[in-house]
Amino acid sequence: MSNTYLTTSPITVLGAGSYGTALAITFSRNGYPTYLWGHDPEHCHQLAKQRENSQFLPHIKFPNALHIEANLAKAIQLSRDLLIVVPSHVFGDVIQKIKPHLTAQHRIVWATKGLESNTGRLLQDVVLEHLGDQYPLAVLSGPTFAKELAEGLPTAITLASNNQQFALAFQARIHCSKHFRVYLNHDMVGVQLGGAIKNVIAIGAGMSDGIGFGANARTALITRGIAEISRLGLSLGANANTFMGMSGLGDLVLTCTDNQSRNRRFGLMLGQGLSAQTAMENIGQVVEGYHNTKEAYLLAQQQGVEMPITEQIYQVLFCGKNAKEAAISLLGREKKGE
Ligand SMILES: NC(=O)c1ccc[n+]([C@@H]2O[C@H](COP(=O)([O-])OP(=O)(O)OC[C@H]3O[C@@H](n4cnc5c(N)ncnc54)[C@H](O)[C@@H]3O)[C@@H](O)[C@H]2O)c1
Ligand SMILES: O=P(O)(O)OC[C@H](O)CO
Repeated sequence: MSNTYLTTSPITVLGAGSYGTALAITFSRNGYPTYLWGHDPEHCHQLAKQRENSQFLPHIKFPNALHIEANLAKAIQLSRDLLIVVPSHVFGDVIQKIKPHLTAQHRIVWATKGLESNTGRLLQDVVLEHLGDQYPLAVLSGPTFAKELAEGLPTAITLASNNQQFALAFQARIHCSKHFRVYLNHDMVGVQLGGAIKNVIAIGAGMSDGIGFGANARTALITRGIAEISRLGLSLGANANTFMGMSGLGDLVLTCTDNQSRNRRFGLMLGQGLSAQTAMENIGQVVEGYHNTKEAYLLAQQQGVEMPITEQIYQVLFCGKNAKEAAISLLGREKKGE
């Protein structure tokens, strides 16, 4: 890596969906040369030609500092800092694909929210298995809808890292006091879990609204939702305070209450009686909670942690229970202390 490009400090974003594109727009707007790689060469060609992501973020033009790079090896070579923003079910594949192109200087961040498909492992464990512990790692997570971020509306987020020097350096690079506040946290486990499990609870909040329940029920789900996310987190060594921050309660409230959320909209459709398959097709984008409910449920069982909301959503998605029956099961639970 030459000195020239270390001083120009580019960032490479791997994943050209709505969120990868929004983050790439944000960084390039701050003046950093930013390279955006997508796995579909035809889509990359279109992005470069139109200078916007018309599929996911129509009418938001790319800043001049944003460059599209369809060649993965080149995209990795161009920057020391790599930000992975792909859906969780392909995260492990992407990590394996980047591995042969990494050098000792690379630093890896991900903004993917989820658990590994089938195993339910945290994504940091997937990275450590495939890449070892030689790279500084960080996770970026919090209440951030891609469209608002891309439009430059004020947004705050959490960055958690296993390497304090990297955390400070990356925070300094991406924090922009005008519209993108980046808070540091040391708790990688808690930050990852909050981002993954809030998607499952948001499906529940959507279902509740889809059935026709009101604000009281939605708020109860959010409040009991953060309780069950925290219980799971504590069992895995997370810090309780993390769940009261951006990547915990912040993201949970955002995702459970606003129809920009795909997880919430997916739940709304289930509550209105649509099948999971039809609801997924209607959304037409990644619904992380759908991919992660089984994993969250199994992880809870493995840890011996009670997660009644997650369990009911699991029953609806994978055991043929309907949303109303699931709500009745939740309401009919034995009375207990808060
Ligand atoms: N969209 C948001 O507002 C938002 C906000 C915060 C976090 N996230 C998280 O970001 C991650 C990505 O979500 P998104 O919203 O950008 O998804 P999206 O549905 O907008 O796009 C998914 C992208 O993944 C790409 N993809 C599919 N298979 C791939 C593969 N094998 N290799 C590489 N890329 C592949 C697709 O081409 C598509 O570009 C998710 O974990 C999501 O939870 C999204
Ligand atoms: O659209 P969702 O439900 O995937 O939510 C997007 C982000 O995770 C919100 O922070």
